[in-house]
Amino acid sequence: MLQVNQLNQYYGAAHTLRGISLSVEKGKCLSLLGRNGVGKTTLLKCLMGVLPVAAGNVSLDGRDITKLKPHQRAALGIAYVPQGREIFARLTVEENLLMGMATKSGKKASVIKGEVYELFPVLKEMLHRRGGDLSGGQQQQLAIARALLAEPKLIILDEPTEGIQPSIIKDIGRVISLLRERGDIGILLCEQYFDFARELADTFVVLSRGEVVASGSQQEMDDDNVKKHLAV
Ligand SMILES: Nc1ncnc2c1ncn2[C@@H]1O[C@H](COP(=O)(O)OP(=O)(O)OP(=O)(O)O)[C@@H](O)[C@H]1O
Repeated sequence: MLQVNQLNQYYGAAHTLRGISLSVEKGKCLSLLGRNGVGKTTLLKCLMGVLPVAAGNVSLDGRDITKLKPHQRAALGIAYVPQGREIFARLTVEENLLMGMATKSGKKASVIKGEVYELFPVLKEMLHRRGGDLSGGQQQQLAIARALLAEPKLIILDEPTEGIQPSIIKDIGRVISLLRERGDIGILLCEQYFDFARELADTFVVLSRGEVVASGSQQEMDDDNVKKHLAV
């Protein structure tokens, strides 16, 4: 579904991404691992079209999207949950969710809403609370829920466990597992939390200094080698 081929990106003279290739399949989770500053967020921004690429290409379901703008990629079915969540703090939970459904209407909207409330029951209880008053973990759930309401083909999650309490990390892991089991969505999970990323991965890619230093199926993962690339 998502193919990335020989992607290169620069911040000024700094060569931040060096020949990155990877693919995410429908119904599968790719875990993208690497310590702070190796270029994970930069790569995700390039995939979403927030940053331009210097060379290489990105395609979705065989269509070259390298030059498309973020809103065009969103319309084609890519949803991005950025690091730090970026929910609307002054809007209620319900209003935040409505933002995710801007393109849906009527019956369809209520069906999708029902599915998302099933995945995140806590949000249903907090519909009228302001986003900014939720805990960090609840905000992360809200950001993922909002992304899912757009019914994406591919969801990109940038470090969803960062700064989140263990019980909510478990809830988020359960949701990602359920999405995998559903089989109709590709998941690109960017993480530094090894156990979480390993458990959910069908495939993995490890970045170090802007380059892919290890990749393969979950069964092929050499835990010690990957952890070495995550240790500070
Ligand atoms: N806007 C920018 N201008 C210049 N350099 C940047 C910019 N954003 C990031 N960088 C640099 O690019 C490199 C990769 O950063 P990036 O944020 O992609 O890393 P990361 O792996 O996502 O780390 P983190 O988990 O801390 O976000 C880092 O050296 C960072 O300092």
